[in-house]
Amino acid sequence: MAKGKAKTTPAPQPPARTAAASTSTTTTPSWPPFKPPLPVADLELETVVKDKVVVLRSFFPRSLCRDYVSFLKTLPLTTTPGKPKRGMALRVNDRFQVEDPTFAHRLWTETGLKDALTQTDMSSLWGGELIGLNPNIRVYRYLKGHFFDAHYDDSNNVTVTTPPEEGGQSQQQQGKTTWTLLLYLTSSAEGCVGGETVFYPHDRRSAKEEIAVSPDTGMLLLHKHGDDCMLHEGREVLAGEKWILRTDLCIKR
Ligand SMILES: O=C(O)CCC(=O)C(=O)O
Ligand SMILES: [Fe+2]
Repeated sequence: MAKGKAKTTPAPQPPARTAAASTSTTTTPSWPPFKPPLPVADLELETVVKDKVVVLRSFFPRSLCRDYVSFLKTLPLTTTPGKPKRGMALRVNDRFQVEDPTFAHRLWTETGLKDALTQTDMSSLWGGELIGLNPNIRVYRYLKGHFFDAHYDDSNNVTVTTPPEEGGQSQQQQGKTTWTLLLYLTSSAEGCVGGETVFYPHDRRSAKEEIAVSPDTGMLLLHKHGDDCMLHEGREVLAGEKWILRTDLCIKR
């Protein structure tokens, strides 16, 4: 548990943490190209919760989200068993997970994300010097009735690999994840009802205090994790499908 969380955990069950990468696929997917060239809009950070949650709208255009969902459907997604391990959040969804440093690097450098997050000095916001994205890429599909129960996301130590320039060598840097990155690939525009990502600023599940972010096709959401992670959940999908891509921001360790 993160510092100071134990005393504020809601009864009867303490909010769980999420598992670090466990079952990763070894072959990397042939991710669709970023077409049209990205970014398609000025990537502006919109604050949802000061210093804790920001969103960037139209990170992916709708057409690209559609291409991605069509492609992701072909991946071997596995349904999470309903019964979590002790201390883990109950999560019911279909998921695919892969270690793919090349794709993580492309998402970081070929989408405008790196520029948007580093053009002004925001190192105090991110917790240090951003060096890239977690190579552990996760794809979640929530069907009707699927949800991700309230939990905190952990910070993890990872290696960030920069692919070789022509004839050169790849570069490896030791990093630490500090913010969760969620890219929503569907929303109500595609018939997804429910599935909001809900944050609870005071570490208790309270309808009065909740901050619910509705999926918005192509929107990127970033939230601080580790010791300062807010209790949050992926609310139940009531109709349609919620697709998200998950990775994390990494700072130099
Ligand atoms: O699906 C969501 O909205 C939340 C996902 C989440 O909390 C996670 O991946 O840790
Ligand atoms: Fe989470």
